[in-house]
Amino acid sequence: MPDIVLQTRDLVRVFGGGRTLFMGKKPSVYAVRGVDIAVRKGETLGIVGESGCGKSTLARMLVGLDRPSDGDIQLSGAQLNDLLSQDRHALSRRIQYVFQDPISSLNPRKLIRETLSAPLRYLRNLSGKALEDRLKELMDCVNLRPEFLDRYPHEFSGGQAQRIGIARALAAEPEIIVLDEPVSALDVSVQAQVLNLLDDLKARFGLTYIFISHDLSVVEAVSDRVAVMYFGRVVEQAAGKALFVEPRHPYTRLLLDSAPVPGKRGLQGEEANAELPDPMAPPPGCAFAPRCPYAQDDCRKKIPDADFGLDNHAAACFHPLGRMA
Ligand SMILES: Nc1ncnc2c1ncn2[C@@H]1O[C@H](COP(=O)(O)OP(=O)(O)OP(=O)(O)O)[C@@H](O)[C@H]1O
Repeated sequence: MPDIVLQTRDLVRVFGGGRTLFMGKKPSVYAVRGVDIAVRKGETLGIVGESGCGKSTLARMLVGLDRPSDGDIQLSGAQLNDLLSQDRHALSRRIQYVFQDPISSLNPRKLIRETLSAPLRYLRNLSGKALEDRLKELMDCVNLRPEFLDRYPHEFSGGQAQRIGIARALAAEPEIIVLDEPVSALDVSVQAQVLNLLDDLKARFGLTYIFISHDLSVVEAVSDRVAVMYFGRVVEQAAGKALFVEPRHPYTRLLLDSAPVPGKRGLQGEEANAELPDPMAPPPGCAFAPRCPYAQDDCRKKIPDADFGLDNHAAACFHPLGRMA
């Protein structure tokens, strides 16, 4: 499909494995286990799930910071692996990453000017006055004064540092930005400012976002489509608000029900402490079965799948909600 700018097929990432020096087996951790996602040009795909469900591992593979163990990633029809092996810069000009922790993602010894100049120099071949002009333009894009170019990261608040992180991503002039929990480390009032800024930039530069968060209310506010991840897999996907209005996967229902106050959606109380399965010994059936009030025998034996077409509302569940009656 022509408007698909990113697509993954059966993406898997296993950490560890292999043999120890004494021929013992090293344990394997299955972080991502067969993820298919597709992203249209200009949309925001929200990816939501609890800590440890594989969101960051997926995000890192999408931008080439980590290599899949299996499966593939295509960017506008080109294999990400091919782009990586030909020219890392070509990949960086297409897709960029914004990190969760804004201050620690910036080099503490470098002035902001140096941090932002590197992508302009190496990815966009700018130098001299053109580079200087672009630096000021980037600061203006993220609503920071140009004097801030000559400061160090520790002189910034979290919100300002995240604006710099966003400016660094914009410097490459990418088509796609992967935002990995971009506002989770910020105060609620600052979160709204950064989310508004991201929204403006998306419209202004025709960007495509993959927005990763554990916070359902943030994902609901920013996404055109949403994928819910659980234990390394996508378990539900839907366009618009469908997933929030009528969730089909019992896990999504649980996430929504654990939302006592606006802005605080997510697992709370007892559920927050309920354990994910052991990633070194995945259960044979549905990974959510041990926590699922509707689980039956088939759920403990086979892994449910779903047709996650672009605009389908689908859940990988043998007994999806809404069809129970
Ligand atoms: N380098 C690694 N080596 C071994 N295991 C890893 C590594 N990176 C991640 N994992 C494991 O993979 C699983 C998924 O981790 P990941 O960080 O992708 O989840 P997440 O949903 O982003 O969680 P969080 O929001 O807490 O970062 C976890 O069980 C984690 O312990």
